[in-house]
Amino acid sequence: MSAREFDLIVIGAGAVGENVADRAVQGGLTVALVEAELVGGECSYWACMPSKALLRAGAAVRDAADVDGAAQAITGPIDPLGVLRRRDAIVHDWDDASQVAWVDGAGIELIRGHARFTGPKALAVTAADGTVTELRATHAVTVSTGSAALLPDVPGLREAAPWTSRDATSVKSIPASLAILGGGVVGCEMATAYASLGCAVTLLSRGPLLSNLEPVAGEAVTASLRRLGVDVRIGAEAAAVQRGEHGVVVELKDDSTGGSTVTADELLVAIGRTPRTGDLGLEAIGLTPGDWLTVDDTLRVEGFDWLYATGDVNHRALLTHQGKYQARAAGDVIAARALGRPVDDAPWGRHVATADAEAVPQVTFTDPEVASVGLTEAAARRAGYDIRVVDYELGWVAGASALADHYEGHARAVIDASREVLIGVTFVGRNVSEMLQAATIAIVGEVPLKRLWHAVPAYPTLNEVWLRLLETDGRGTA
Ligand SMILES: Cc1cc2nc3c(=O)[nH]c(=O)nc-3n(C[C@H](O)[C@H](O)[C@H](O)COP(=O)(O)OP(=O)(O)OC[C@H]3O[C@@H](n4cnc5c(N)ncnc54)[C@H](O)[C@@H]3O)c2cc1C
Ligand SMILES: NC(=O)c1ccc[n+]([C@@H]2O[C@H](COP(=O)([O-])OP(=O)(O)OC[C@H]3O[C@@H](n4cnc5c(N)ncnc54)[C@H](O)[C@@H]3O)[C@@H](O)[C@H]2O)c1
Repeated sequence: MSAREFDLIVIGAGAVGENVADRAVQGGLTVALVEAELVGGECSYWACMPSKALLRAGAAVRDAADVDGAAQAITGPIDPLGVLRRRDAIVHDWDDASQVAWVDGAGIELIRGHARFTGPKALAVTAADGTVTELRATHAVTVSTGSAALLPDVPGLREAAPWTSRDATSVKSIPASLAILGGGVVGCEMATAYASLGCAVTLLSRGPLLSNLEPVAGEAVTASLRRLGVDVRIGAEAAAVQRGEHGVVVELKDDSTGGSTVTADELLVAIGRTPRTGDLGLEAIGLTPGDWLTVDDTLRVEGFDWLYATGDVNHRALLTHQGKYQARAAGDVIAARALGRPVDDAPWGRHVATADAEAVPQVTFTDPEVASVGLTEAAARRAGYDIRVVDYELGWVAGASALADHYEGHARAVIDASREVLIGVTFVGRNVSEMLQAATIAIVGEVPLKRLWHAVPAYPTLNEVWLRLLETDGRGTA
């Protein structure tokens, strides 16, 4: 049987793969999009969307509880069944029909099945019924296969059938107790969600929580998780795991953390991600199965002129919005190269993902939220920048006192002193997520601080902290 030919084959129809395919079709190419599971990928069904659905009710209730008058309207606990019902609606009951309709409407050919390379630009796709379709790309192949939860090599862990983020986000009933291994973004968000839903949560973290962010973020989240009733144990490492009659027992390496074992109905492992490249036939094109795919700024895999990798699988920034940004550049540059059009690959050009290195925005939907973009103080110092760091308490601005009765929060700006521009901003506090785009624009636009003084924040909003940060930094007398 001869192979079906397309200009571009995209492996993986997550948010990222969908966008690569869409841009390439718009650029004039024929595109096949291969998907083994649900069109829409991790973000839509097992990650961003269901996790935010599980978090929202707790955030809404806490917002109301901090406003005298509104607080009195809260007359009972959160209803977990209602929360799960809303989560089910948000993930369309794990049915991808609406996304498939979008793919069809965009002029992309969807091929369902598991793709494996059989050679350069050649793939075999095995469908659920075992049927194999051979595909050949005339110009390029893009790998957008995402990432999966990483399991550490802890004795007994795999046999104990721990939860990964997929189980935590697709849960059908809230367990009475949950232990979480890992104090990163997934660990902290899920601890917040499950504690809000009435579950007794123990969060086991090797180091401080949210250690990739400004320390003030992890400190605030640790304190607030403890207020929510979460047993947060910093410096806790799992030595062994066992599932027994009373649930999962985690033996800790050191009992100085408050007890040598933790027992819970379920154990969620959230210690990072591994690339989904283990069963992709990478050996057929000279790459190593299980590796991340390292790319240049046009998202082309190092050492290839036809192979691209976008989204989690290239390990540049494991976030949906950043993967979709890469996808727009990749889809456009693949079409430009295929059709002999000019390539704009200078920094900040149309065909590169420059912001991956300079300005990655992220919101951690804990309570308080953490909204961050660019470099932390520590990262900027490591990178050798000459910096000034400016801090301000968010609770001191008028907008905060209008928003809540006891608002607590923090803002930090990292300034590149040689250029007098921002290179990092972090906000910690309720409702700070919507403030992040202004910071991203200031960094990407390299807006001079002296011009930022003219960006007047509306009164009384939380954004007034922008003015306070500038005042704290000082305007000078010149
Ligand atoms: C719990 C959790 C919460 C998160 N929350 C957020 C958030 O709030 N905001 C945010 O920006 N990011 C969040 N993320 C990260 C976000 O989910 C990922 O960055 C994003 O899903 C990556 O998209 P992707 O398209 O690269 O990969 P995926 O969404 O994983 O898509 C890859 C697709 O490829 C398919 N596939 C894999 N191998 C093959 C193959 N061989 N053949 C055919 N198909 C294949 C898979 O079935 C999948 O559909 C969260 C992650 C987790 C785990
Ligand atoms: N709101 C969001 O944007 C959001 C939400 C969830 C996930 N995500 C993305 O998903 C990715 C994965 O999240 P994550 O929380 O799994 O990873 P993470 O990298 O954020 O955190 C993992 C944590 O586990 C710790 N750890 C690593 N190995 C360990 C071990 N063997 N034992 C104990 N602890 C160990 C790390 O030190 C780290 O603190 C993140 O990179 C993030 O970008 C984003």
